[in-house]
Amino acid sequence: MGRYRVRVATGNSAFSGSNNQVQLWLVGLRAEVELGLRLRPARGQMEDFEVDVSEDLGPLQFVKLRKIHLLIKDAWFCNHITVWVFEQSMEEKEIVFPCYRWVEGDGIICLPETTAWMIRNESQGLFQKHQEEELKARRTLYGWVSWKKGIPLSVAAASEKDLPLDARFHEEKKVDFERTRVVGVTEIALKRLYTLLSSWNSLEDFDQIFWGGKSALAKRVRLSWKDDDFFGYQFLNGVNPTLLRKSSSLPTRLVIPPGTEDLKAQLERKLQEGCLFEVDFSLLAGIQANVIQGERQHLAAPLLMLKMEPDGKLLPMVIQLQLPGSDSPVPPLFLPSDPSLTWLLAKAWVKNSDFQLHELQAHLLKTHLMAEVFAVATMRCLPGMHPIFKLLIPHLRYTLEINTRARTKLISNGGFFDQAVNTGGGGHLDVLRRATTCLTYRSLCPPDDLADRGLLGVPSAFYAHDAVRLWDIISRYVQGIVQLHYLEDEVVRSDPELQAWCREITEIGLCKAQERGFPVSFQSRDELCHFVTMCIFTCTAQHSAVNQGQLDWYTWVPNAPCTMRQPPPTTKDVTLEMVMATMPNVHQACIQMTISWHLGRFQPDMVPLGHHKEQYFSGPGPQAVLNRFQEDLYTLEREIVARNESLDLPYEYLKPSRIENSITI
Ligand SMILES: CC/C=C\C/C=C\C[C@@H](/C=C/C=C\C/C=C\CCCC(=O)O)OO
Ligand SMILES: [Fe+2]
Repeated sequence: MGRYRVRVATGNSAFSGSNNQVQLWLVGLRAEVELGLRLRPARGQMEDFEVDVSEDLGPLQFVKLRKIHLLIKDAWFCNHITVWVFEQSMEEKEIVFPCYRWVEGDGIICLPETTAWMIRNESQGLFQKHQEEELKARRTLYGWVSWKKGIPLSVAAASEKDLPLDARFHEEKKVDFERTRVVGVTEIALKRLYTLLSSWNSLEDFDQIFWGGKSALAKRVRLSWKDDDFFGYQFLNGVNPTLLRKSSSLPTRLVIPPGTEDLKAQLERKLQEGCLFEVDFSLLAGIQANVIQGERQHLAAPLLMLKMEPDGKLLPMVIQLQLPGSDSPVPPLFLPSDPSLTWLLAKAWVKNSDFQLHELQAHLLKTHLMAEVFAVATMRCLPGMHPIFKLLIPHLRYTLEINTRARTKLISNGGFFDQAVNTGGGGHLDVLRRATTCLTYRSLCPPDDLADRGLLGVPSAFYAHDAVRLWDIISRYVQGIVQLHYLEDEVVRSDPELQAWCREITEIGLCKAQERGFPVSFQSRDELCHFVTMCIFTCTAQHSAVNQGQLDWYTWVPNAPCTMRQPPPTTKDVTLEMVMATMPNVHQACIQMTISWHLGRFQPDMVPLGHHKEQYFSGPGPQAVLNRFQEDLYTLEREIVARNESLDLPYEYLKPSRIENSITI
C-alpha cells in the first residue's frame, strides 16, 4: 500500500500523441492494480498524476498499458513511464519503465523496469515469461528473407510500407526524404532541358550541370580532379578508404612489358623502401556490363600502383586496366608520362571501378546490409530488457527502412544502378555476391583491417588514424556497459538470448559466415565487447566514412564516373572525343549528381554519435559510462579540429559531431 506518482511521457515527433484513451496497471512482485485512469496522451507532453493504492504491490516490476479506441485507432508513441513510490518511512524511489515504441491496437503492452535484467533470476520467472512472449511477437514482426542468393539476408518487407511501425521513419524524416527525392527528380528534368541544345564535347561541359556544387570540397574536386596527388589522396581519405593496401610484393598480375624495365626497377625500389601501395579491382573481372537505353556499357578490372612520398602524398605510378589473359597476355600499362588525355582516361577508369566497389562493397554491403543483419537479429533474439538490446537499439534507428528503400529504388530492376551504372543490369548483384564471399570479421574491425592493409601509423592516413581512435572510444563505452551487467565470463557463456543472437547473425543473417571469422558464440566478455564494438562502429563511424563523401567526391562526375560508355583504351593515343564518348552522358551524369547529393547530404534530423535521447538504462552506473563516452568523443572532436587546421584538405568524415548515431541514409 502507498502513494504513487505516475508520469506518462509521449514522443515529440508528429502524430506521437493519441486521441485514444490509455489504461495503466502497476504490477508488483506481490500484486497488481489497475489505475482506473483514462488519459489522452499529448505529443511532447509529460503528464503526471498521483494515486493511492491500498494493496501491497511489493517491488514494482512492470507497468502494463493498453490504448482503448472507441471508433478510430490512433497510434501513440510512448517514450517512457516513470513511477515515484512514496512508502511509509521510506524516501521517495524513482522507477523507470522505458518504452520508445508505437502503441497500436488495443492489446496490453508490458514494460519491465530498467533494472529487470539484473534481478530476473529472483523474480519467480515473471520476467522470463514476459521475455518469451515479447520475443515470440517480435519474431512474427521481423522475419528474414533472402532478397538475392549469395548476399546477407534482409528483413522480410517488399517495401517500406510492409515494415513494422517501430522500424519506420518518423514523420519529419519521411517528409524530408520524400521532399529531397522530388527536388532531385525536378533538378534532373531542368538540367536535361537546359542541356538539350548545348554542346557536350569537352570536360568543361560538365559545368553546365554542376550547379554551384553542393559543398566547398566538391568545388575543389572540380578544380583539382586531374592532379595526380589529388587522385592518390582519395584512396587514403576520400569516400572509399577501404581498398588501399601496402604492397608486400609486386602483384603477380602486374606483367611488365618488354622495354619498361626501368618501371620495374622503380617499383622494386619503392617496395624495398616500404612505400609501395596498391589498389586491386580484380573483383570486377568478368562482371557483365550493363546495357543502358540500348547502349552497351563497359567495365574494367584495374590495378593501381602508388608510391608514398616523404611528405605524405600518395602518387600513382602505373595503371593496368585489365587482368592478363589469353587475348591480352601483356595488357598495356599506363603511366603518368603518357600523353595527358591518355593518362587522364586511365585514371578515370580506375575511379569508375572504385565507384562500383565503394558503393556496392564498402557502403551497401559492409555498412548498410551488415547493420540490417544486426537489426533483424537483435529484434528477433534480444528482449527489450536485455542490456545488449539497450546498448544497440539507438544505433539501429531507421536502418531497416533506408535499406528497404535501397532495394526498391537503387539496386532494383529499373533502379539507379540499371539506369546509370555500368555494373547495373545484374552485374551489381554479382559484385555483391563476390564481395560477400570475401567479407571477413577482421575487415570490419579497423585495428585488424588497417594492420592487414599496412595503414597503421601512416601520417597522411587520416581515415585510418581517426577510425582507430573511434574504435577505442566505442570499445571503452561497450566495455563499460558490459562490465556493469556481466560480472564474469561465465555470465556471458550462460546467457541464452545473447548466444542465440550471435548464432542468428553469423549462421542465419550472414549465411554461415563462421568460415570468414565471424563468431558462433561468445566465450568471454572480451569476445562480446569486440563484436558489439564492431556492430556500433559499423553502424556509425564506418557508415559516416563511406557515405558522407558522396556529396564531396561524386557530384563532379568526371572525378568518379558512374558508368563508362566505351571500352577501356588499349593504346596510348587517346583523343578528347574518346574521353567524352566514354564518360557518362548528360542524363547519366545528372542522375549521379542527384543521387550523390540525396545520399551524401547532411540529414536534418541526424542524432550525433552517443547523443541519443532515449534512456533505456537508468541508474548512476550506465549514465557514468555514457557521460565518459560523450567526453571521449568531444576530446577526439577537438583533436580532429586542431589537426585539420593545418591541412590543405581537412578530413572531416570521422569528426564525432558529423557521425550519425545509426544508418539512416
Ligand atoms: C549511389 C548509391 C549506390 C549504392 C547504394 C549504397 C548504399 C545504400 C544507400 C541507401 C539508399 C537508400 C535509398 C535511396 C532511395 C532513393 C534515392 C532517390 C532515387 C529515387 O527516389 O528514385 O546509402 O546511402
Ligand atoms: Fe548510406
